[in-house]
Amino acid sequence: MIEFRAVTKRFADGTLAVDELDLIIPPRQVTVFVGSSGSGKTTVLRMINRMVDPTSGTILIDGDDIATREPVALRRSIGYVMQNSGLLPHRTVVDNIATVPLLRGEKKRDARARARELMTVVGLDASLADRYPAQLSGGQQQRVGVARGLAVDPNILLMDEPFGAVDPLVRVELQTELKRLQHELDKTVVFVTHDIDEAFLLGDQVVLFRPGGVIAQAGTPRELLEAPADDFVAEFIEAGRPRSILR
Ligand SMILES: Nc1ncnc2c1ncn2[C@@H]1O[C@H](COP(=O)(O)OP(=O)(O)OP(=O)(O)O)[C@@H](O)[C@H]1O
Repeated sequence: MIEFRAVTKRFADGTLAVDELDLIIPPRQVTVFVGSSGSGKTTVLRMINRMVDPTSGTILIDGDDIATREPVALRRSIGYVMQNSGLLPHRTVVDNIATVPLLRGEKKRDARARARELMTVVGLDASLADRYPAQLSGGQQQRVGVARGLAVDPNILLMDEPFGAVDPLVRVELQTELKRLQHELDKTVVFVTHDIDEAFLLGDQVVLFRPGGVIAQAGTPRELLEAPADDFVAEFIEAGRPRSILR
């Protein structure tokens, strides 16, 4: 379980990105952060692996205050998947997937063997192992990014708009694949998106942020749909409905 207790983040220039956040992220479920641009989703996500440290408040993972954990070691124990995959252009697919295990000192042969296994897990053909990122489609690159996030066998997988840059059909394919993966791998997934439909599709828990890093509502998709906490929530959901319904 990940727990935020009264967590605030104010950046050096005075921007208040997250304001007194209290939140529980249950284990082995998908929690989706959704909200408009600048509402603090990425900042909250990055505080979980100490890429960003809070100004005040406490974050606990399984009851332990992460402020006491060494940031680099913590970061390497948590999977992280970002938009545009963040792959290293001069490394092959297997070596990209094996990046963190190699940094942690695993033997090259073992790390590569595991990377090849992970390619199968995320639905990548083994023949792509020795290609470079530029030789892959956008959807394939994102799958490599997911495999890399899983390479240290983390309990927690953070995903920051991982499917934001691919076309809509590939996006649906990747979303379906993530649901299958989650079912198989049983990780705690924290997923950031702008897209309320994606949030409802993937989230066991959906956390809707309003501007200023404050939670508008957290609950199951059904709770948000059936009992929106206020007009902001209702309007955010309404605005995100597929345009096709209106036509
Ligand atoms: N390093 C930084 N220094 C100053 N302000 C920052 C920094 N990083 C983020 N911010 C600000 O903090 C606020 C929250 O940003 P954040 O990236 O967490 O929002 P977001 O909801 O993830 O947005 P998006 O959906 O556009 O990625 C914004 O106002 C942003 O400009």
